Amino acid sequence: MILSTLLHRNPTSLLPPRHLLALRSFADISVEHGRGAWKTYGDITSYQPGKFQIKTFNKISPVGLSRFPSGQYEIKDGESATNAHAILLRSHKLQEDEVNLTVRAIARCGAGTNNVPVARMSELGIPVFNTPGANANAVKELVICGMLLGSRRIVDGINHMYALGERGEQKERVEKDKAMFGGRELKGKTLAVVGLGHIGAATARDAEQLGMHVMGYDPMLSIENALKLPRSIQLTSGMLEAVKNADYISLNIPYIKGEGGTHHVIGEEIVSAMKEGAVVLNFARGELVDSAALKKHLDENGGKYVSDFPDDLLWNHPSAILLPHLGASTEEAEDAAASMAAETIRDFLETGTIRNSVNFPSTSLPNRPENSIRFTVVTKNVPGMLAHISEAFAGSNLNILQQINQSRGNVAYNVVDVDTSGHGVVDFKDVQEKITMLDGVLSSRIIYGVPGTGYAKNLEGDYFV
Ligand SMILES: NC(=O)C1=CN([C@@H]2O[C@H](COP(=O)(O)OP(=O)(O)OC[C@H]3O[C@@H](n4cnc5c(N)ncnc54)[C@H](O)[C@@H]3O)[C@@H](O)[C@H]2O)C=CC1
Ligand SMILES: O=C(O)C(=O)COP(=O)(O)O
Repeated sequence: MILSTLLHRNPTSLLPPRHLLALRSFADISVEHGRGAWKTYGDITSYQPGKFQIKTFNKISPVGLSRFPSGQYEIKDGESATNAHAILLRSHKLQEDEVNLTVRAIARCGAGTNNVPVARMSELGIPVFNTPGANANAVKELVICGMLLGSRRIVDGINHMYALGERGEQKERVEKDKAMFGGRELKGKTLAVVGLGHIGAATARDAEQLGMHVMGYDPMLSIENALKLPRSIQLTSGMLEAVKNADYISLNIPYIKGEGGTHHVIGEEIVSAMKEGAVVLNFARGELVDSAALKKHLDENGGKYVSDFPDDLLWNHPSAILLPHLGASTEEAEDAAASMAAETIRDFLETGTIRNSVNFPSTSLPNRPENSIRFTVVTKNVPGMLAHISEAFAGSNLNILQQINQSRGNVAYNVVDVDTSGHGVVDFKDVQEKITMLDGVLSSRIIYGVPGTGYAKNLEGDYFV
């Protein structure tokens, strides 16, 4: 019956004949929880029993991917991974139709998750992870570089040397022409850091070492990051106060759409308060800056805009220095971000642990006791869910050994270890279906050591395993 429901959703008429064959032979296998293979209904032809399939987008560091043991994981790129259990990506703008029904988790190898439809993933019960701090040093170094690029006319000087070289005049003119490219020093100047997270705090620290006076603004400053700030930093309670006397302004905040978000936070009000000649460093996201307002400021008051994001208005402005999105493109950052993402996904798939999620609550239980099976259940964050889940176990005469329930926003996450003594697999299969089909439950998993198996979803009243 389950198979026919799924065939209904995945019409076989869409599959070429050889796929039909594979489907038929697979359907002949008698499958039950805890015994051998588990049914899966992505593209049956790309399903490898006994393995988790990881779908990747973008260039993901092989060092990170090597954290997935090949005996339990297969890695496939976007197009070919039609049966994915998890997605690993960088800046790829993820569309909902790229998230197969089989997907249990998504990890962004990096910081910003504005390229992932996070709110929709929460509705679907899918945790989205990122890798806090893994690429922060790379970005911080480029911000420091950006301050120098905005101070010393390095780019103009390089272009000039090319032009001289082409005319064979470089030796004759190199000393005379240097007067055209004078600059200023960072020492003694004021840097305003907007957003004192992993990148902002590190930038503030290094700027102090360079002899700069540092102002900082972050209304949600964490204790962890506060401890990393330089002693001399002057914190402000508003962005305007931080930027108005600054010679350099570094944006290190996430891009968040919608009301209360950060779209165009650097708009008319902030820009018109900026000092003449101020250098704006945007290694965060292009959408944070209102380019029209900034262009007006650059035209009238000088200064520079240095960024690693494209800009339709400023891309050829004489005061803009725009680079490809290179902030995190170092070997070290790519390795660290992909490794952290891989470990986070493994932990989630193999034990149900949640850390570094941007939409799910941090959750971990001690190791599963002997003779137990682990259930994880994702529900809407509404009253009574925990009681209904516990009742379902009690109703099947299953004893809970340990459990945890955490919530965040609209989602609640439960991890429950259940005693297996004296029970057969059918008990677990039945209770999973009962729990998954409770009103308010989004998905469930049974984690018992067989990769790729044990997942079920409540698709608005349809049971999907
Ligand atoms: N250019 C590149 O290649 C990269 C860009 N990024 C961008 O940089 C951003 C920051 O990265 P991390 O420092 O690693 O993140 P993080 O999460 O450690 O820090 C962000 C900080 O911004 C603060 N914040 C949020 N909204 C704010 C607001 N309106 N005003 C002031 N502070 C605010 C938060 O409280 C937090 O402390 C990312 O969200 C991403 O957009 C990150 C990595 C690479
Ligand atoms: O981590 C981030 O937020 C970044 O912007 C880095 O992007 P990337 O992984 O280099 O495409």
